[in-house]
Amino acid sequence: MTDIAPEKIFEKMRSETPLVQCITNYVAMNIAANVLLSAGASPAMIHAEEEAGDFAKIASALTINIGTLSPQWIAGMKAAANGANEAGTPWVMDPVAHFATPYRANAALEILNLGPTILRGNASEILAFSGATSGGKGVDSGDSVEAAEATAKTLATERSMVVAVTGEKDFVTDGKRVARISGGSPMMPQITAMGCALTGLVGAFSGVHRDDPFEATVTALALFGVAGARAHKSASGPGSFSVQFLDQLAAITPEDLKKEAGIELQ
Ligand SMILES: Nc1ncnc2c1ncn2[C@@H]1O[C@H](COP(=O)(O)OP(=O)(O)O)[C@@H](O)[C@H]1O
Ligand SMILES: Cc1ncsc1CCOP(=O)(O)O
Ligand SMILES: [Mg+2]
Repeated sequence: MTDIAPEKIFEKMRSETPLVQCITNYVAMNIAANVLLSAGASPAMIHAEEEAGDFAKIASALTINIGTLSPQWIAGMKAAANGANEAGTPWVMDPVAHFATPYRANAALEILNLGPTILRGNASEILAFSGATSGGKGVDSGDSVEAAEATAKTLATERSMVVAVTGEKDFVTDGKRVARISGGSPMMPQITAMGCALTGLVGAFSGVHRDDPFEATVTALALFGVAGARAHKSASGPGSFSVQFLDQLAAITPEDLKKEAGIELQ
């Protein structure tokens, strides 16, 4: 791939309003749903084991975020992933703080072994999959994106999935192609669940651009970057940033994305 047309993928996402099943944590549910609605997708927070697999079969995409775990949640996540795999629904995994406890690490590995289409995490989360000690502090990253790039490439190649490492400048790979996405704001890590909401948005794009989850992921990250950079200009702190960010997500047009996206392909 020498080029990418994020504006076309964005236009398609807005016109199709994909139904995105989000299994996410208690902290993220509201912001993730609002991010999806502002961007033009249709979120549904469906996680009970009894229905998660059936819903994954009718959804455009599924996202699984392990932020607030308990045995019931894990059962729902596995049922959803199995349903998605059966129906060919793309799904995104967000391994929140999986390195922090053995319980969490084991659950993350079991879900990873079900074969997500895309893995999206912060640098410490991706790095920790190599077995290296990460500098992460709970859900917050303590490592640079660069430090996790090699692990991302290995994971992408060995598991045939797209891996996105987010931070100051995001990194995306499918093992062959590489993209770096700039934009955003240093205020973003000061607002809880921004990464979780981004995982939902990656789901939305992967649901409408099924032939190329790498391009879908790059487009989602680029849109987040543009909305973050725009919100930064008018925000006076994390509180007003959150509000501005949603407004910007809704205001950005495909043409704006084409002009302002900070995508470098390699
Ligand atoms: N220092 C930064 N400057 C600009 N954007 C950032 C910065 N840190 C994080 N982001 C952006 O915030 C979003 C969430 O990423 P991240 O903070 O890595 O995830 P998480 O919330 O899961 O830890 C991404 O869009 C990322 O590009
Ligand atoms: C604070 C917190 N605790 C458990 S999940 C969660 C939200 C994490 O959000 P993000 O990974 O987007 O920073
Ligand atoms: Mg996170």
